[in-house]
Amino acid sequence: MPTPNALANCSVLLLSGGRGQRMGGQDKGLLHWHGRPLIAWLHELARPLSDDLIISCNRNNERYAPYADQLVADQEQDFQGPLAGIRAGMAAARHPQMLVLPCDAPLVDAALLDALLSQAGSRPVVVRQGAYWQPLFCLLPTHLRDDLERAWQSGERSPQRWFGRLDPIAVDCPLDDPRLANLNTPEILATTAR
Ligand SMILES: Nc1nc2c(ncn2[C@@H]2O[C@H](COP(=O)(O)OP(=O)(O)OP(=O)(O)O)[C@@H](O)[C@H]2O)c(=O)[nH]1
Ligand SMILES: [Mg+2]
Repeated sequence: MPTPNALANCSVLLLSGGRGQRMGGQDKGLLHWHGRPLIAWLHELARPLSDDLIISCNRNNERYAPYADQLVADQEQDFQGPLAGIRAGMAAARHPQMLVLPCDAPLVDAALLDALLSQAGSRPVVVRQGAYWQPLFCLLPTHLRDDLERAWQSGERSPQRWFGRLDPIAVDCPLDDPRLANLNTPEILATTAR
């Protein structure tokens, strides 16, 4: 069951600031999947959870704006990776917890988000499949922004290495969990069912 009260305190960061190289350089969040831009599916999922829906994007701001309460851009403009978006989101988030999701995973469902949110506390909560962390599906306490800033300034660019030091709590999912499908290429985008 969704727990709206627990979620009222949560910011949401949708990561859509990548280069989209495997999509031929297209802005992945704006690509259509089953009739709507990918970002619209994530927006629909996340909208009921938060009054602070943040989108990390580095272009096409006017097209993302209708799906967000705030837009953030990476400080550097050379696509340093998703940790850059998490860093910008952490700096802007208005609540003590920030749920992070990538724009290209439209099959994530409310039950998975609930599983992350139900463990909210002082440590990161991160999806894990078998032995593999899925660092872009996570819940981060925003008090970690200073820790993240220090890590970033010392050259860290890997979300997994960053939170790996912070004793993350795992939300375990099966290796073949369809909810975690990442639509990274035109072929996968075209052939993935709803
Ligand atoms: N803010 C920000 N987000 C990024 C960056 N690189 C990747 N992301 C996001 O992180 C998530 C996972 O990245 P990928 O699936 O590799 O997406 P991508 O980098 O756009 O695609 P490729 O260029 O094909 O690797 C996606 O939601 C991206 O939008 C970046 O440099 N900045
Ligand atoms: Mg990438």
